[in-house]
Amino acid sequence: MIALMAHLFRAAPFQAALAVLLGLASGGAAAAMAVLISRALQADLRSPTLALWFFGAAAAQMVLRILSETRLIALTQKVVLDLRLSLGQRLLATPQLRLQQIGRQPLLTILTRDIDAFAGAVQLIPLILGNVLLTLGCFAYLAQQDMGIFLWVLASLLLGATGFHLAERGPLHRLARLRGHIDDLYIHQRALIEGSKELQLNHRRGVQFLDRILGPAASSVAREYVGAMSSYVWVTNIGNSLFYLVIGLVLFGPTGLSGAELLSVVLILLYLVRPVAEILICLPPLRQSAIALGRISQLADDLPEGTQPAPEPMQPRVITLQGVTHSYRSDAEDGVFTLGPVDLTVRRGEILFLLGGNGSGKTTLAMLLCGLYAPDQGSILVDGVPLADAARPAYRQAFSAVFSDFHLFAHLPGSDDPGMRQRATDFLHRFQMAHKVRVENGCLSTTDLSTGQRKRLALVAAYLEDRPFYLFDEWAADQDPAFKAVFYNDLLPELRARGKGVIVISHDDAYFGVADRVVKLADGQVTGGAA
Ligand SMILES: Nc1ncnc2c1ncn2[C@@H]1O[C@H](COP(=O)(O)OP(=O)(O)OP(=O)(O)O)[C@@H](O)[C@H]1O
Repeated sequence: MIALMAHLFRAAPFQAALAVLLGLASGGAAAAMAVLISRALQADLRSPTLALWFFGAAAAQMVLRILSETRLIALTQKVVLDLRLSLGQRLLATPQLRLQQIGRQPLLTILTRDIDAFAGAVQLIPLILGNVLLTLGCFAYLAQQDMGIFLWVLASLLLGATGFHLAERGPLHRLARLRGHIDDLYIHQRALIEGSKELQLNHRRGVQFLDRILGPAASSVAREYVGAMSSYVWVTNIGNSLFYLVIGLVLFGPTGLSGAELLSVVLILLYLVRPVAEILICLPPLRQSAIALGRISQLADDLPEGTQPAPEPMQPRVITLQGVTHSYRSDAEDGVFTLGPVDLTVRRGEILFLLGGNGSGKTTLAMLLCGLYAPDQGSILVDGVPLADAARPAYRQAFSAVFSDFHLFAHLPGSDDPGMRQRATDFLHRFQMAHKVRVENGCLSTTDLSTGQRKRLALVAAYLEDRPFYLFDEWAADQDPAFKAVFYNDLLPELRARGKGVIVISHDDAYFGVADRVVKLADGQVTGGAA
């Protein structure tokens, strides 16, 4: 809980302090009510003034608790909003290779499940603080009533807290393991959704997937959850029972208290049962949220600071790769793939085709060319000047690309520009998509289309970006023959005529003649045409 509160105080110190103070004050009002009830039970003290104080304390407790909880809801959502945006900025600034290493699903799990777990548990803070103060208030009153009983109760409570701390070690480890299993489970659940076509076509495979992959992962999650939560059920219920044990000992033990004094003390102890139970019930979600916060912080530490100001786009004319190499360091693969060393020049106003068999390194070279990967060795010269690492984000702005694993955003680039809608509509007509899609408020009216149609829309978005260099990674592979011809014979030459540098990864040998230069790759080595 301390880690959660520290996070809140760092993010919004004033609002966090206010919410905490209101939570504490509501606990104080609840403690005052306990004292007033106890006094009222001593008949000679009952009076209209006491009644007024009691109703006043009840109203104050309610108002303070509402204020504290509503403030904390708003504060939590502000903190979560800032967290989501700052992680978003960091992700945008993170090198592609690092993102690939972390993996899409673990990233998604942190951004969704962990952030929600954190937000959910933070809401419990005023409840816990209020109950802690209520407990302390009641204890003070108890000490004033009978110091011996107070010391007795305090000793039992310390004993219970120590026992709880020791007994909690097991479930805490299980909760940490549970979070690890959740990563695996989500990966398999995603495969189930994304591979549903394949699994439905092959029923046996679908059943095997459930039995051998998803089932064991889900069982591990269930096992750890049951183990952890059952332990907490034991621990919290034993903690609660300890209270009744203390009450029993006070009631039936040789305390020497009069009937009225005994009633007042037992009443205070009974009054404490609810807050203590509430504190204990809040512990599992608090522990889970501390694990979630650990994951979030670890990710934030792992990723670079996001850059706020947009980098000023470069406008290079000639890009030269000098002795550039790139190797993938992957445990999953048997042999490490190395591209290069590659020497290659790309100029504006020319069409360059990158050819090569599957796995020869075309996409890797394209990623290096457009600055999404940094070279391991060698350098990239921009108009003859070596590209520094710090300038890579600005360098990337010189490229517009449609990758083979492209993502089609419904939101079009340049939507702030008043002329954009007309330009986008013109492109939709040119790419024969106007009968299917409209542009509304800077967005495409739909993206639920065929693969080839979606690729045409990705091309529209690339055209709208209007960058000096264009990269198309097997763009034409899903197009019908008529539109393939439009792409190679009309669109590419038109880009060249507009002074754009065009890099095309292609297997369409019928159109190799369109290229000004053809660069061939085999096994990561340039085998021809790189001048
Ligand atoms: N993220 C990655 N991690 C590890 N190895 C990778 C990664 N991406 C590609 N590789 C390896 O690098 C090699 C070249 O891959 P690349 O995608 O550049 O080939 P390609 O020529 O574009 O192939 P294709 O025509 O099939 O698209 C392959 O052997 C592949 O296994």
